[in-house]
Amino acid sequence: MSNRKGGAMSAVDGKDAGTPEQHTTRKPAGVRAPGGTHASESVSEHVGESFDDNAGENLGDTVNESVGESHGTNADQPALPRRAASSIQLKGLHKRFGNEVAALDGVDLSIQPGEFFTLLGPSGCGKTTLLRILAGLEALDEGQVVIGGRDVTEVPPHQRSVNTVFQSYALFPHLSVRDNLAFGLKMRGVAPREREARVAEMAEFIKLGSLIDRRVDQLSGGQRQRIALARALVCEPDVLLLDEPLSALDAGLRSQIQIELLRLQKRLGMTFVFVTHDQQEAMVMSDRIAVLDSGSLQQVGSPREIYERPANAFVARFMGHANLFDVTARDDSRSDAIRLTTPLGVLTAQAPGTGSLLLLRPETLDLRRRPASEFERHDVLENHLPGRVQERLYRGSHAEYRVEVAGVSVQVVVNNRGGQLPEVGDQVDVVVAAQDLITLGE
Ligand SMILES: Nc1ncnc2c1ncn2[C@@H]1O[C@H](COP(=O)(O)OP(=O)(O)OP(=O)(O)O)[C@@H](O)[C@H]1O
Repeated sequence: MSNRKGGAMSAVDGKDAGTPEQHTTRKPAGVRAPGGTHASESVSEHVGESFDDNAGENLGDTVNESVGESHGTNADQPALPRRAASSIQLKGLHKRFGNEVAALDGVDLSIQPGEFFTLLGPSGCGKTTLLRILAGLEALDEGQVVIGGRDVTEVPPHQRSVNTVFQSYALFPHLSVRDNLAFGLKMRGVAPREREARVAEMAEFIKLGSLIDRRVDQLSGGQRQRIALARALVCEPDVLLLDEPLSALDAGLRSQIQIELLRLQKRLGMTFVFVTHDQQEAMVMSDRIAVLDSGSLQQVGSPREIYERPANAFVARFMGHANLFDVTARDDSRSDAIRLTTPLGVLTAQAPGTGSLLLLRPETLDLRRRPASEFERHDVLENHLPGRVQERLYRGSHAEYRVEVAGVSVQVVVNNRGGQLPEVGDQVDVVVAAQDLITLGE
């Protein structure tokens, strides 16, 4: 699989680098670009501290506080002029490899201009195939791809204004940073003087200006990742496709570069289509997420919609820990609440939906220790489920519990606020808030 992904190197380096027509229409310095961006302004001016070597120190900012509109605004960094971004429409995509199971089985998607849009799903669900179809690297059996209002279904990769950052980075290890960055521009016929200026600007932007003449195989993993990203951006595509671009990085560097990448995307206002199988990464980065399974879209929505209102059991389980129970009966006779009969007992819910599966996220549950004298007082309090702690995993900031309720195991996450935490063997009530109860389809 990785070979296949890495094997697309020539596409990103050469054919995928944009059209000859595009560079003849590039604005000379000083001309205002369509999106309001001044073409003479350097990218590094646009993105400010992004890719600062000390960026890790700023990670106390939550992403929600520090990036674009859908994630809130950052008061310290004024909004920058945006590029004209492209929308993407995918209609009825079908792709089958040989007689095997369909890699894509009727996918319809609409991606807004300037969105950070993530394709998320387990291994083999079709994420990379979808990305390769967008790049023009894979032919469709059926369907239509429209980018920036233009039907590109039959358009070859080098004539699409998209560029791809691959998992393997697909860099030339024996070439310098300068030559790696210049490659795509050269293939597009950009004149040497302009090429040099753009490469130097981009190297400064990624804070690797001092290493511009160093060979790529003499750089660290994080530096290579930045070069791969810079090489895709230097060609100024309308859409950037990113295929698990952070997966080779260790956890610390990965979360640092996640935030840098997100800040960069918000400042450029460019449409990013990002592939990952990491749920946390998808939730941190994305404006919207499409969850795929076996070539079919399961749900498209904001991270909160996907996590808190999953469309079905697959999405609920895939996005995080999920207690799922059958609802065997429901009573709508009370005007203020609905009563659901489940294997845990009867629970009162406010607006649970109409599905037949009850979802309880572990962190929405609470535990109350039940004094021995009260243990027989089952069901006295609404939505208090008596149980016994089977297992506790202490994790510092929180503890993860398994509690047996009516012979069924329930996962509960309790924040550690410094008070007493129930221990294995304790009698407890699992407390369920009526507004947190939702039901799903199978
Ligand atoms: N060139 C190919 N020839 C045959 N089958 C393929 C080819 N490319 C992909 N497939 C199959 O199509 C399905 C989707 O593959 P795809 O690479 O798109 O999945 P993915 O979600 O990106 O997986 P991963 O996260 O493991 O990269 C898989 O069953 C895969 O084996």
